[in-house]
Amino acid sequence: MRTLVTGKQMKAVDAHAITTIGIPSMVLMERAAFAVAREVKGILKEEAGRLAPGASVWSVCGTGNNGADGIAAARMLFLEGVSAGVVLIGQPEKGTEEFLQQLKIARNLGMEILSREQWEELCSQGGMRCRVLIDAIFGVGLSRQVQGAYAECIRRINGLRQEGAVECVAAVDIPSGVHSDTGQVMGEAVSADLTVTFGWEKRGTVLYPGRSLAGRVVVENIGFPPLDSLKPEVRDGEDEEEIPYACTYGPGDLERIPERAAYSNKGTFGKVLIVAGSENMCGAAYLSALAAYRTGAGLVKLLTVEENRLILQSRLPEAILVTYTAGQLMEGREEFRKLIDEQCRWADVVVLGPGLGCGAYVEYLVEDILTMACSPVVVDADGLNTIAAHPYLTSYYTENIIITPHLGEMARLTGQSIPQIRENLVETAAEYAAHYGLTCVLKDAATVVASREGGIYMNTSGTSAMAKAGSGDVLTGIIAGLLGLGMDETESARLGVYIHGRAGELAAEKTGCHGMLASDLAEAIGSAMDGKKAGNAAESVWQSRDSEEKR
Ligand SMILES: NC(=O)C1=CN([C@@H]2O[C@H](COP(=O)(O)OP(=O)(O)OC[C@H]3O[C@@H](n4cnc5c(N)ncnc54)[C@H](O)[C@@H]3O)[C@@H](O)[C@H]2O)[C@H](O)CC1
Ligand SMILES: [K+]
Repeated sequence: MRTLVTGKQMKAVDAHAITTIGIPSMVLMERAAFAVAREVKGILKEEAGRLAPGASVWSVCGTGNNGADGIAAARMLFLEGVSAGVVLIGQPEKGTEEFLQQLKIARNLGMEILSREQWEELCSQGGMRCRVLIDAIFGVGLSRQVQGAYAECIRRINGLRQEGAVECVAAVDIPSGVHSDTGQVMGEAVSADLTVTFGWEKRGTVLYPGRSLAGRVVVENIGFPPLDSLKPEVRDGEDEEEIPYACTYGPGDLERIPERAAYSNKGTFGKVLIVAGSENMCGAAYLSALAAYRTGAGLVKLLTVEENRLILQSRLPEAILVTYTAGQLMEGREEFRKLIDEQCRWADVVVLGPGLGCGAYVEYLVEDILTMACSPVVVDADGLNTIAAHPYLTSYYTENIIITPHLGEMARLTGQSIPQIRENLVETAAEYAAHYGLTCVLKDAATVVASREGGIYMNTSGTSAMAKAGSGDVLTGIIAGLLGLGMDETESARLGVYIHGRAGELAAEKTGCHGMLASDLAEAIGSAMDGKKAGNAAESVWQSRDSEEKR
């Protein structure tokens, strides 16, 4: 498990380390700068291991402590014989104490230091070429939209990178212009190849678009005290509310999956009832059921329309089938409630929604399941659309419900627009989960899981190959499978999302990024759950020098 922090949390750790613990600010900064210089040297190194001749580095620095880190890193490279210079953006005289100190050291050493105007001139004459550009304009101190000269400078950096005048952009802590909490671009943002971040990964480099802009992320422990020695961050407002540290999972977290005990039978691993499928959507029911079985569920029963009998029995004979007709449901409600009651009593886990469609009878089905299920219920797709269309159904929400909306479904549930939700992914999921006391899996390229007690998980596995019909149905099946193995709602949701992404990575290795189908994804679940056998593409992106898994 890796911890993810907000900008405010990181600044609180900085302040705590410096003022309460007494670690001098410049000591932390030297360690931060050393890590940046080390990574830059790694890029500059020829295969033979020597520094490339004429290797040049420009460090573009703001006047805060991020800029101070940038000056210090350039100085370390300069002292090792690299031709490294500094560009100053903003008014240096207004810089922080540390910035002024770092600038003085660079000046005393006779380093080349350009003002923004001088740099612009150099750029416009085409004289600005370098192997590595260090982006140290803003770090976690970015507090408003980037405008004017700062925005121009960021556009210039991106232009130089695009045209090949700069081979590699290395961001200090976070790409300048990326919001450290939401990953949103604050007007303009640097597009980096590498980000060297300090202490813990920032939420903004896990959430998109910040995640794409950060490139490879290296996490460096620069000597901060542990997070649990700090008071949690408190949200400003009338009701003071603690903001939890978020987390993400890696391969080590697969150990959370319960052992498959030798002395067991199919009942040991959960009976999953999948209420899914309609006349024109039978695939959703199939994929969910297949995924639940592939995750390890002992018994899967499909409750679906009679029209799907033949196809489901031939595609997945391992599943038990109970069918109904729309007419039976509309006309004989009491009779149908008995059937639902019986099925709910049988089930250890219920999945409600994939491919149910929006027929009039679906409202009754959703109401009956929500009122009668006595086990965890994973509500997805048309289950959620039905709840959005009939808001009284939210009154049946209970603490063992997991909802798995994508952005469109979440928009329908909350009445917010998709862009609003996308910009506030974590808050939207967290508020819904807290308000209704359930687990919310808000699906996006970086899925967020908000637990009813306030915990936040952000997913870092997965691939764009998964952006295809049926992927969501597989996820509901995985989560249901994990619930069947006995995991609680939070763990099933978090680990389910992680395994789903990992299965996508593995399946895409075989089929290629464009050709993968949701059924390929479901078939890869077994390997994805096996940490020892499966490789992990995501891990090569998050290369932690001192990760919490090792700590
Ligand atoms: N010892 C330490 O403190 C360490 C800090 N580290 C690095 O420091 C940054 C955080 O530094 P900080 O000075 O707090 O903020 P920034 O440098 O990120 O911000 C600079 C400055 O800019 C102003 N500002 C904010 N938004 C805008 C804007 N849109 N336009 C113009 N100006 C803006 C803001 O007021 C700030 O004053 C952290 O990321 C680390 O890189 C190291 O961790 C070492 C220890
Ligand atoms: K930066």
